[in-house]
Amino acid sequence: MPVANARTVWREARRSLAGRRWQLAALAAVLTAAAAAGIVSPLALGAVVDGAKSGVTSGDPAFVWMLGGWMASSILLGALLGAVGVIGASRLIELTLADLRERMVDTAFRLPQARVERAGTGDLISRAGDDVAVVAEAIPSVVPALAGSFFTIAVTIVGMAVIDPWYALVLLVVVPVHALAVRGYLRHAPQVYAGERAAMADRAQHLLDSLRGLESVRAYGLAVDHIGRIARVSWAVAGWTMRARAIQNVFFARLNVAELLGMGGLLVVGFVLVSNGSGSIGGTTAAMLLFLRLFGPINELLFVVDDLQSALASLGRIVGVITAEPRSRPAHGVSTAPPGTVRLTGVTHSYVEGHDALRDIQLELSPGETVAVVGASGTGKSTLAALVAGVHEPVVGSVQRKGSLVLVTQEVHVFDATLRANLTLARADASDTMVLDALGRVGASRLVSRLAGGLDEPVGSAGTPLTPAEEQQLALARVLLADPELVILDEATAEGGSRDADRLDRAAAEVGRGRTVLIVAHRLSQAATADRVVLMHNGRIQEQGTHADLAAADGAYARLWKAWSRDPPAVQ
Ligand SMILES: Nc1ncnc2c1ncn2[C@@H]1O[C@H](COP(=O)(O)OP(=O)(O)OP(=O)(O)O)[C@@H](O)[C@H]1O
Repeated sequence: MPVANARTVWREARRSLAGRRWQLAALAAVLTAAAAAGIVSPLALGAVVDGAKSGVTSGDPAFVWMLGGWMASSILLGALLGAVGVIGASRLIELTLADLRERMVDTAFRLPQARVERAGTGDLISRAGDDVAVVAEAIPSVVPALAGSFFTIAVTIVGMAVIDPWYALVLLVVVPVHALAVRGYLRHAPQVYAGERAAMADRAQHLLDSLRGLESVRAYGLAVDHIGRIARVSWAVAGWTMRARAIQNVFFARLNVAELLGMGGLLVVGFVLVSNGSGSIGGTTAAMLLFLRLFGPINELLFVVDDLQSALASLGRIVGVITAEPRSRPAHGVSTAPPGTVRLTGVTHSYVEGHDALRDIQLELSPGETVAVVGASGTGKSTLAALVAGVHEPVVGSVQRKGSLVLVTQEVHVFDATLRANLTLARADASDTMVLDALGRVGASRLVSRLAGGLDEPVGSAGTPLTPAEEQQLALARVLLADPELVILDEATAEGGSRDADRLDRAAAEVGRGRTVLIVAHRLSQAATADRVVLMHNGRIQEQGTHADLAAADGAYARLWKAWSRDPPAVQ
């Protein structure tokens, strides 16, 4: 899975920010005003010092009161505007991040399965989990620092230049020292943070592998080996983290040197200016106070460079998914064909090099046609279904589809939610009447009465368990609600068991009415009712035609059919 560079992250963030330009401009105005309010106090204190020296303050208490009033109101105003600015900036950044996250999930769902498998599902989980968490954690520290510091630094430099350009010059001399410290840090930190993130992803992948295969690990006594592997990858994470901390410590030491130089420089300049009479003690005091005031924002900014780097490394991984090439949409060639048309041309597919699961498949499905795919185990039926569904891209040839499609496999996922939510996920605006009608049409009316809460009953692993047949009915009812033009049923009714098999077959037939159906047939009775039968052998189409024609001919299908008719439960 790719990792986006800073330019791409910036481009995608700007895309997510598009349409919020006015909010950005208003935010900049508020933050500039907040920063400007902040320089009133140092300037007023400088005036107090000069006033005390010249005796104005003792002779005119109203002057001191007036300065005090200015200071108090500027502090209050600055705090208010600062709070508004930080809240506004946090909101804007959270919205941008939410948009990026949604786009990441959207792209992740459209990525070819093979690509996700190649990258390791741990990588994707780590990006959607660890990286999103890193960015979310960084926001509370990064946003106020970024929002406040930039404007405070800019306004303070202007304020210092107003007192005396020499003070501003000292600041400008210190800035390169800071800049060098930051540059040195940025040169090494991103790789270290990226390494840390990658090591975390590797650890997540190893943990996931071991947990998923827990039973095999136990059965084969592999626990020690797996614990060793996890310890190794965990130490790799620890190693990267220690490198990151070492880089930070060097960085902070350099920042301290920059502060020392700045403070010393201002004192020297102030001393010279006051000595030669071109500056006042009050002016030097104000300049020193302004500089001291800067420590907070500058350090805050530099401290969060750390969090910022870490967040940017994570953002690069999030945006990397967004910019990953999604599955190409097979539209060409059938764009003028009616919805429900499927065309496979010269399709060859292999999971492992040198071993073709499918070879040179030519197949066309017309709208409304039901095609049953039969054949021995491992002959490529599921691969054919997966290619038509777009789960995999063919290695050679093209798969073209027109219209919407739903794939139903044997593995039905029941979400931890109500029965209604498990059905309306196929169609968000479905009314209860539509949901009940769909359940009725797949023969699952009894399911609603069986569950105490009816449609409101929680199902899934934390709720009331459903039988395998009920899960299949749920999947078929979802198809009715989604109302696609093309349905692919990959052994979708295989779980039923003999008692439920007929009911599920009838439900599958009901779901297929008026749609194009590709069914990987588990029982030859399903093939017998299809419009066309495709018999697979060693990844190729061995025979195809209507059931009646194939059964009457003296071919492989006829032999299968005869064997099955003699002993119906024995399938293929
Ligand atoms: N994810 C995979 N990785 C590697 N090889 C695979 C994968 N899926 C299927 N195969 C191989 O591809 C070939 C075709 O498998 P496929 O599952 O399409 O056959 P099938 O006819 O549907 O079998 P069954 O009826 O047992 O489901 C088999 O040799 C199988 O081992």
